[in-house]
Amino acid sequence: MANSNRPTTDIRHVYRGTFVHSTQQAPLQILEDALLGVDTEGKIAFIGKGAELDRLSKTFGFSPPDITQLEQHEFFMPGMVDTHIHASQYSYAGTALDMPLLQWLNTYTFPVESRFKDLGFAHRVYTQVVKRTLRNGTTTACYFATIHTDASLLLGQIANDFGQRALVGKVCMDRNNSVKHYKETNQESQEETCRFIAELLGKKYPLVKPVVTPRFAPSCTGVLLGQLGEIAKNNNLHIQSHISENAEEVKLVNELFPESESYTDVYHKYNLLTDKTVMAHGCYLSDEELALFRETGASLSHCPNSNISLCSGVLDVRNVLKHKVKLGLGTDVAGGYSASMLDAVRRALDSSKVLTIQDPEHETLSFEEVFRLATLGGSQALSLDDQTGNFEVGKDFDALRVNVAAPGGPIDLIQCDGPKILLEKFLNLGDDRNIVEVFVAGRKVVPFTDLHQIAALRVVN
Ligand SMILES: Nc1nc2[nH]cnc2c(=O)[nH]1
Ligand SMILES: [Zn+2]
Repeated sequence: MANSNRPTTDIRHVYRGTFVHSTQQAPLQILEDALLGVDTEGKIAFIGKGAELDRLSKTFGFSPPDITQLEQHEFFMPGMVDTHIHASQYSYAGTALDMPLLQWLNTYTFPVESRFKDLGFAHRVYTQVVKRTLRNGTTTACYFATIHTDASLLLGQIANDFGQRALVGKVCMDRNNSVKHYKETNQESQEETCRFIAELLGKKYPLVKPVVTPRFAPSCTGVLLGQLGEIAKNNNLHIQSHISENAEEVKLVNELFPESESYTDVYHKYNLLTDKTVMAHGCYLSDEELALFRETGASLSHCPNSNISLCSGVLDVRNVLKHKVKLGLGTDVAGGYSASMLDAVRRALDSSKVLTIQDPEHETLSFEEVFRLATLGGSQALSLDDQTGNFEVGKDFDALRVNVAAPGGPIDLIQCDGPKILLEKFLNLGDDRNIVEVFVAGRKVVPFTDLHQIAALRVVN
């Protein structure tokens, strides 16, 4: 288990205790009394057994008193990856869930998103959503902002200030017949996307990157989709959008793009399906469409709270996994009412059980499998698994220190349970009171420090 290569950088921290994570081979691997070292760049330098302390301390040059020992009922797990969240919809999360998708967009979403022209409003909402998600264990978030370039750049700045790993998308839409003031011309969308990318990359934030973001096919002309495919290709960028979320939407796409064989084919035609693409939902994808996802390396974000809240559909995750399509979980705030990835875990399990109720032959997802989706699966879906997702040597230390018995927390421990039961309890019953520390790239980002608060108060520009 220990890595015996000679270290290239100095060790900054060593932790000892229980570590739980997923690997390609196993949805849950439990390492009890393990030692994990983080180097000065925030990367995992070694992970070994407590019994190997002498050898590891000599090899990596740390002394035993420097070790941080976890308490009883504590463990480290990888930080969670929210593969799909609308930062701009956070202000009305928990409300407005009384309509299906297309009416919901026109009635609630577009009027709220159009307010992000106001940078003061954007600053308030974006600060709150970054803080809330970090506190709840989202170390990586793939964000939709709005069509406004400067507010989208501000979201990137705030994620950077608080130390969250993030993909940030300025939304593109040159078609909107319902809320006419909330759209761009084709030229604006293209030019502002290029400005957004250039300015965000120019900031050289170590953990924040731009993602090309056509809202979804009904909001974009074919011309714009083609231009965005080109921009992503020329700059080797991530791409995100929505696909096959709701039956009415699928029908609309067939009408708007009659030359395409399927919804997936629309995006494929415009070079928007790559191994750096993540598409939210996919409830109504055919097996042929899933095969195209697999072929292109594009991934899906499963957003079960949103799918239920907007009565959109139920994704058959087992079928997606059978097709070997990369898959992560998303909160899809505010179609999903909770910004917590723990909620996404629970709703994913519930949705899988609903499928089993409907068809007893359906193989229900286990909590271990859903744990993997929330961590390693998400990092793979975002093609960030070389950097985050589990505790492999060489990856960044993105981690949650969980205390299942946190004082004043939501969990009562009655008997002496092992780490697997503790993880299951945390996933089903836990909340931010159990997440006592959050690390991103080795840096402690929760609890917030004064530095974070000062950054948050920074005047825009
Ligand atoms: N859930 C959801 N689906 C969408 N499809 C297009 N835009 C949206 C959005 O904002 N939320
Ligand atoms: Zn969405």
